[in-house]
Formats: sequence, structure tokens, C-alpha cells
Amino acid sequence: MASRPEPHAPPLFPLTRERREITPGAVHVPGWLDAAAQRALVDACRGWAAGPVPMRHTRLPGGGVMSVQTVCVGWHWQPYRYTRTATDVNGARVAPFPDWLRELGRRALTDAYEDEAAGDGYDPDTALVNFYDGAATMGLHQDKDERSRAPVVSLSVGDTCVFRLGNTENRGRPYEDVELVSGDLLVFGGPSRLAFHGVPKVYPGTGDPATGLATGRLNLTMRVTGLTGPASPGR
Ligand SMILES: O=C(O)CCC(=O)C(=O)O
Ligand SMILES: [Fe+2]
Repeated sequence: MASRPEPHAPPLFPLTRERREITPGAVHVPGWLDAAAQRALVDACRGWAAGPVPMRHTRLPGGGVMSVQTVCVGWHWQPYRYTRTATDVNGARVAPFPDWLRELGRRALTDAYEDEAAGDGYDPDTALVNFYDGAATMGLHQDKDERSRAPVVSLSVGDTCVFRLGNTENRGRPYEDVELVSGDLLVFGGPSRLAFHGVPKVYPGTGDPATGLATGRLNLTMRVTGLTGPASPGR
């Protein structure tokens, strides 16, 4: 029978994936959400996907549709603006942005930037929840429909993907491909806030169904719109 490891023995499964600043202001924290937190996030996203605005493939002005499916909370994003009601879907007002998600965003900044004060005053008011089936991808783009340049906090659950983090000038090089795994946190703020980024590939079947997500990849990004307007109910 194997003996118990000594208290000072190295962990049986050493963490090889460590917090890393990819470019100034862009930080990847692998495994930030534990299994219970991932399940809770999947549950919440499933609730939002059911309504009041259903998760859908966003229609682009050129006539195409995005391969990912998206649902929003707080403010509704449609190309290329935020509205309180989903005028391009069913006209309903989106679900309010919950306090627990704001709190999670603050902790994300504190941990990513290793600075107790980094989350102070962070007040995200919208979250975009994207679902990628095995074939979905997202082209390189900037998140620039927000008036605020506060950081974007990104959480991933389910299948592993390739996340491409580029420069702030164009879709070309330099860029770096980073694998985002279930539970990973990525923050992009500061000089990287307007970096081009996208998801060129998802690896189907790499997620753990114990998260509550049998297939596919879920990504939630929270942002500060910098907009004011008719407040969400409860805010
Ligand atoms: O899925 C991701 O990791 C990125 C999503 C994204 O860039 C977006 O929703 O704007
Ligand atoms: Fe984005």
C-alpha cells in the first residue's frame, strides 16, 4: 500500500501551468476556477441562455451569422453597440448583471495582477456568454464597443481552445497562441485592453462533463460599458 506523502513532499500532480503575463496588461491564470465554481458558472449561463433573451447566433450587418452562440447580461451586445433590450433578437430586456459576478470580476483582477487593490472600483455591467460547439471559432477582433477602457475579465469552461492574443494595431503578427483550458482566467487590460484577439480552434471532447457542460466550450467575458441608461432592475 502506498504510504501517505510527507507533509513537505512535492505535490503528486505538480501544477505546471503557472500565472503568466502574456503581454503587458494581459494575464493568463490557469485553473483559476475550481470544479464547483465551474459548475456554478455553467448553471448560471444555462439559466441566461433560456431567457429572457435566448442564446442565439448573432447576425452580422453584412448578412452573415457568427458561428458562436451568445447571450448577454446587463447590457445586450449586438454588432457594434450595446442596448438594454435585445432589439435584434426578441426585444426583451436582458437579465440583470448579478452582484456575485461583479465580485468574481474584482477577485479576478486582484489575482491576475497580484495586487490587492487591482479590483477596487471595478464595476463590470455587462457579460457576454459565448458557447462554442466543436466547429465554432471567433475571428480576430478588438473589444472596442465599450466607452470604458477598464479591463476585460474572461472565464472559460469546457473544451480547451486556442486563444490568439495579438497586438493593438492589426490582425497580423506579433501574436501569441495560448491554450485556454476549463477553469482558466484571462484578463486583458492596460496596454493590452485593445489587443486584437480571437479563437481560431476548439478541441472537441477535451472538456470534463462533470462541469455540467457535456460538450463544447463556454466563455464569459465581463466588461465595463461606460454607458448609462435605464438601469437594470435591481440596480
Ligand atoms: O471565447 C473567448 O475566449 C473570447 C471571446 C471574445 O473575444 C468576445 O466575446 O469578445
Ligand atoms: Fe473579444
